[in-house]
Amino acid sequence: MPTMRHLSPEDRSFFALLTETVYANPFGTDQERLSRLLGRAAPSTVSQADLYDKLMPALETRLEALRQRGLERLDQFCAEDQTLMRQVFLFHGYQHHYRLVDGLIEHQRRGRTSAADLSWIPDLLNRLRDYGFDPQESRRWVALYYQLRRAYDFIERALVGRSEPMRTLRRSLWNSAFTTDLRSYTQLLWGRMQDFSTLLLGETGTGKGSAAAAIGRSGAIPLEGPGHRFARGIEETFIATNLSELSEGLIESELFGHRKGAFTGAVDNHDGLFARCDSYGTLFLDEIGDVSLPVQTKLLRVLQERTFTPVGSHKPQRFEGRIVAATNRSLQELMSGSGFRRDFFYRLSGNIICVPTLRERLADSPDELEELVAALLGRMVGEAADALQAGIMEALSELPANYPWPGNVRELEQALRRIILNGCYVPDALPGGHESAADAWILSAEAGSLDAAELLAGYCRQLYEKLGTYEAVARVTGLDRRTAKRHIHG
Ligand SMILES: Nc1ncnc2c1ncn2[C@@H]1O[C@H](COP(=O)(O)OP(=O)(O)OP(=O)(O)O)[C@@H](O)[C@H]1O
Repeated sequence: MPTMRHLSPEDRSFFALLTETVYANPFGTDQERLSRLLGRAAPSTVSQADLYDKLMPALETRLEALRQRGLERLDQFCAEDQTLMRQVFLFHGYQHHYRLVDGLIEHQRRGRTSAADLSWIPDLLNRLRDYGFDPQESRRWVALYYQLRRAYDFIERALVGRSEPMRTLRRSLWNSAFTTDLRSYTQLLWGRMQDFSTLLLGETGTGKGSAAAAIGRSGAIPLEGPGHRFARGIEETFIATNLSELSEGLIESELFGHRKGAFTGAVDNHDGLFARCDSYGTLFLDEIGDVSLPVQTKLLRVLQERTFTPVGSHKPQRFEGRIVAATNRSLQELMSGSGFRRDFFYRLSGNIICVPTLRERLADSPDELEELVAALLGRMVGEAADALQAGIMEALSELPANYPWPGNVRELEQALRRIILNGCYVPDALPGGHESAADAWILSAEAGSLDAAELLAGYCRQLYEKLGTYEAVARVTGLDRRTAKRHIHG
């Protein structure tokens, strides 16, 4: 009967609200829709997706009622309801299988050598087929489920902190993988995000590397072959390099590769990072603010034309991957054009994400310190973390109120190590910011209480504050960039 093929207005509005909610950015601030679906105020969590399981009983009830009416496949719905029901069935399949997808991600993350359990993939494909999805299309949805779970893993779990600045960061990272609308992303942009570069800005130690990894590990990876395997594992999708650690002579060869005989020591052909990063990969260029103008020109060419030429070759090669770059130089510095090409900046800055400082995070949510300490300790000492936590928090409470954490999360990691070893943490930089740290260093130097290493480290830090790049510090001191950086960050 034709009327059977329509959703009731009530079902239609429930499903519309459901899909608008679950296809939006899960780190969004719109709790209102979720509360309406839950029938009560939605509790606050790191991500709204934490609550999607709670929507399942109401969804199951409605789908069961439709089944009773003989409606359980897409082609049994009228055309105007099919788009909506497609999204509903996809969400239903996803909620039933995401834990199995998580199992695969955990397996890959731990680098286990045993074969991963992939038996859920044919099950899921069968379920989608039963809903009436075409087999080719179903493979794409399974790949999208894998992608969504990787994104949750790296955006939600790997980045600790519930403060508003961290929520904003997560929202931006999610958008850089999926845009603001997951539905149009899946239709139009899935597998086509390679030309969307991202520039991460933030002080040293804020976690730009983790943010870059979250973007890099959240890209589209198709399902391939009759054995239903994903084309790449997690480890293969993200290639990171710190440009300030590559000497000027090596940087081009590292990035673009070289041909045999291109220079003394080039005894073989060598693939650079751009060649190794394929269309499923992301190349992370850390400390982009430190590269020389000639290298910037070459990188600009890769961004514009998506080609690069290995040293000693005349044959351009195509770059298939995506670029994420990061710098701890400020936006003003980059835009002022001193040492940084404007056209390069504009080509990189299509998507700028600012990674918040630890002091911004703690100003918004002081409890974030405890959460971070627990996570960092867990990484450092495993199960012993619980026993150490209280003592560490007590030692940290000795710090002045509003201590500014100039070295951000990296400094906090260092503080934890020092507290474990010495029972207390005395910051190298005094509270009050860089000026008082500089004052303290000058006073100590005048008092003759610094050894040679402290003298050099302090001098490098002063220069870095003034000049802004490791390269400039290296030029003035006659050290190489890597050594200068080591002195600056200790
Ligand atoms: N939100 C966070 N949750 C957990 N760990 C974090 C977080 N932010 C930073 N970290 C940790 O802090 C350390 C420093 O982070 P990272 O190296 O990514 O900083 P960065 O901003 O890239 O610094 P730099 O500009 O000096 O390279 C790392 O060990 C990282 O895992």
